[in-house]
Amino acid sequence: MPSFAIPVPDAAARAAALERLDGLVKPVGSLGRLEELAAWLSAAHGVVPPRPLDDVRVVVFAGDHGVSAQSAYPREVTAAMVRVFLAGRSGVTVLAAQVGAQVRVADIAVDWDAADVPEEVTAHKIRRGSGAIDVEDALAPGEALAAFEAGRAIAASESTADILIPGDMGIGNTTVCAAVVASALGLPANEVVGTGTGVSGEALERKTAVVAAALSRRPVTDPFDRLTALGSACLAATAGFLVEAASRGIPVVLDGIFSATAALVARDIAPGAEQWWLAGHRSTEPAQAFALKALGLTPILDLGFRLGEGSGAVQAVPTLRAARAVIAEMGLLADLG
Ligand SMILES: Cc1cc2ncn([C@H]3O[C@H](COP(=O)(O)O)[C@@H](O)[C@H]3O)c2cc1C
Ligand SMILES: O=C(O)c1cccnc1
Repeated sequence: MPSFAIPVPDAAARAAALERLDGLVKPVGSLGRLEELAAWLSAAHGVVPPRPLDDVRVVVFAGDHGVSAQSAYPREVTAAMVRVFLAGRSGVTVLAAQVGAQVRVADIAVDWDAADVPEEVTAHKIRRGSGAIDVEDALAPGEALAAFEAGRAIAASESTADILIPGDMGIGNTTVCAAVVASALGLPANEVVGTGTGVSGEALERKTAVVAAALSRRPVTDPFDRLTALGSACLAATAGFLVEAASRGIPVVLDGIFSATAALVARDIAPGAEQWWLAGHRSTEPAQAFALKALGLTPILDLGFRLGEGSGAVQAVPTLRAARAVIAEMGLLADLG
């Protein structure tokens, strides 16, 4: 397994931020979580106040999953949505436009004929779709590492961003995430499986049975083997993206179940990387809650989002900018005289 040197956020900048926050014209601690976020950003940027968060970029990792039958929507939606992202009409692109964030789509494993899709979208393609994890491995030997490296290269090419956000598009991906989180944390299928795009009743029971079958199919030996057995190419690429961002000290805002699952695997590959990540929002998926708890991350927002794409993380950006404004612009009690 490759190893990574993960830098540590600046403790002196954090201490200076906390001291300044206590001296602002307000009762100590009265801006709650915003104060914590201001200190976190100061430590991440190594300076008080932290830099303005002008350059926010979302990368949507798109790919198909062999368990797409466990979704409430057909597999073809993945490819169709890539076109919607490019047209700027998806949930995440509309929300991103509101906060001035850029959105880029990376086709890692979409199962389609991508002939008329721009080269920058398909440049990191690993394969088409992935194995049905209840009966076979998701990936062939070597593909998890290749996809991980593709994700690292994508983060490297976005390294001037102030904040990076991983997004996802892939019908069936909540089934894969449930399996990966259950495997990583030793949880039973019925505790991690959620409704995804909206399955209920017998369909939810089938989805749970698929995850249980995937978990008992064969043991996994390490995080890359977990991606190979139970994951997908875009999950591996997202994990690589997160590790590379952390190794460059670029703050990341995680989104819903997909990015939290990738983060759990990325942390197991590169311990300490989680210090560079914030949880943008709480999704309704139980696997996301388990993954964030294991990572020690508390969601910034709780708006009942269950979309993915990076949408919840994008929606947290105004809150981060507010945290930065407070520490940069509020007056000091000491100046009141
Ligand atoms: C139109 C549409 C747009 C989406 N955008 C994100 N997802 C989200 O839903 C999917 C995961 O849920 P499941 O595991 O139940 O398929 C992923 O594609 C995820 O990105 C969407 C799903 C649909 C249908
Ligand atoms: O919360 C999420 O991230 C989510 C939930 C359902 C489907 N896709 C994503």
